[in-house]
Amino acid sequence: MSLPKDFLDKMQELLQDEYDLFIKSYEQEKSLGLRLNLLKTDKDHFIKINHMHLTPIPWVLEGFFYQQADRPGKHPYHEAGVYYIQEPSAMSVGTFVGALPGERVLDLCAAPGGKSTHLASQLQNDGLLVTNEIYPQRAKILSQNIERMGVKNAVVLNESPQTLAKHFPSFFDRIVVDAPCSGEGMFRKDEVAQEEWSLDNVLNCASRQADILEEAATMLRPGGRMVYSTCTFAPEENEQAIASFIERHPEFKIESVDSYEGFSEGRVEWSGYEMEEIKRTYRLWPHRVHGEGHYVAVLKKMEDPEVREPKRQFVKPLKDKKKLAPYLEFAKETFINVPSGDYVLFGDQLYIVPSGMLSFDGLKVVRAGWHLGTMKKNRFEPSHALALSLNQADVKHSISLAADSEEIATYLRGGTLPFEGEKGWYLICVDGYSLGWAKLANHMLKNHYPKGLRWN
Ligand SMILES: C[S@@+](CC[C@H](N)C(=O)[O-])C[C@H]1O[C@@H](n2cnc3c(N)ncnc32)[C@H](O)[C@@H]1O
Repeated sequence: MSLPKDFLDKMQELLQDEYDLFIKSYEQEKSLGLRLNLLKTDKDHFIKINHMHLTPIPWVLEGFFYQQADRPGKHPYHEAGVYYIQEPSAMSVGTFVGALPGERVLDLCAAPGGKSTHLASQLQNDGLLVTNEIYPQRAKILSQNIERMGVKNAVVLNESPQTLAKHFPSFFDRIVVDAPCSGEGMFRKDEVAQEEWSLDNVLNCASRQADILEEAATMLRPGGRMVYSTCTFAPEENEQAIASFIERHPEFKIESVDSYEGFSEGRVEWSGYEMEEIKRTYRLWPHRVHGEGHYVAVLKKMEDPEVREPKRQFVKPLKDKKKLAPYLEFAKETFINVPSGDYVLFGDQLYIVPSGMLSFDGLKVVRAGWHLGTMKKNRFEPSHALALSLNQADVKHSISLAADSEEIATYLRGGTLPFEGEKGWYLICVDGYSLGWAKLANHMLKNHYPKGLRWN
């Protein structure tokens, strides 16, 4: 690996005695991690059925290191959203956010969805997760990951932070700013990050981060928590970004949060200010933890009795229940208990909107909440997202196949399966984890696993 010379010179100057240890970390294999999706599985149960070589990641209750040979991305459990493959250091961000069921949470720079799916797991489908990505193609990938993990209470948006700030003033209890950065901490994983790196780019990133933090600050309610993170070592994007933000915003303070073995304090001497509190931020160094480089700061906005709740326009749910008739018929035939909530139609796509969501007017919406399916002329076709979000106990008809069975491979390849039973929609599961739909007619289960996801 040939790292940029300016980068190496800068790191040597910053790290001095520690530099040799730091550089040696580039000769080591990168650590691999996965995080269980607590919307779909219980940790104890997964450990019992697990086939991989997993060891716990100390800073994430449901996080594990795995070994290359485990190949968790090539397993039916991955398709069923039982876990999310995520760089181990990056999982610390979710731990520091610590979202609680019922809260309103924003992930401002969210694609491909590592932090968002962690937050969704914490929220347990109770509360509102607004997850946003500025680039349309990346927003699509984010939305697919939200779908795969079976999240019901997430709205996926494709907006700039500026537009969101106008829409959601003082609205969120927690905000994550996992900022676009110069990616120095990812050089071991990602060659593009090395190629795109320059001293100028570090400064450009720092200026963009300052802009994003300003917008995020206006969206946090007084008393709320904001977590800022990067995967870079550059002080301009870390200690300096946070210290100058705190200087501009006396209504914020840096929170003290529990540390973990190997995490290092933020460096006051790199911050450009005499701000001791910078020590409460964290650096994860690749030579001190099993993970890539990361920086995390937890900020709290002070309570302010003067701030009045602004007038808000909430989503207007569908009033004309006659329009729902085909769905309600499907629901009666399929579910044991028909789910309740506020319905909205986007064209012919039916959703249940998470409660407390503000109006969608003026926003680019990729996913308006829990995607139920498509309203066809006289019938309803359930979505793949709906299948992934259900449990076997939610539906009248389901079939669970073993992960290593020929039938599950046939299903994932798009094949039909012979079956005897009542006609209708069947939830296909792998070892009890929902995976997709099939429709039974003439003793055959017709495959409804999405074409774009099928295995070759
Ligand atoms: C570090 S990545 C996010 C990773 C993500 N949080 C995860 O855990 O999977 C930063 C994201 O910010 C997006 N981004 C780039 N420019 C932006 C801007 N000006 N405002 C907001 N987001 C931006 C990038 O497209 C990228 O998806």
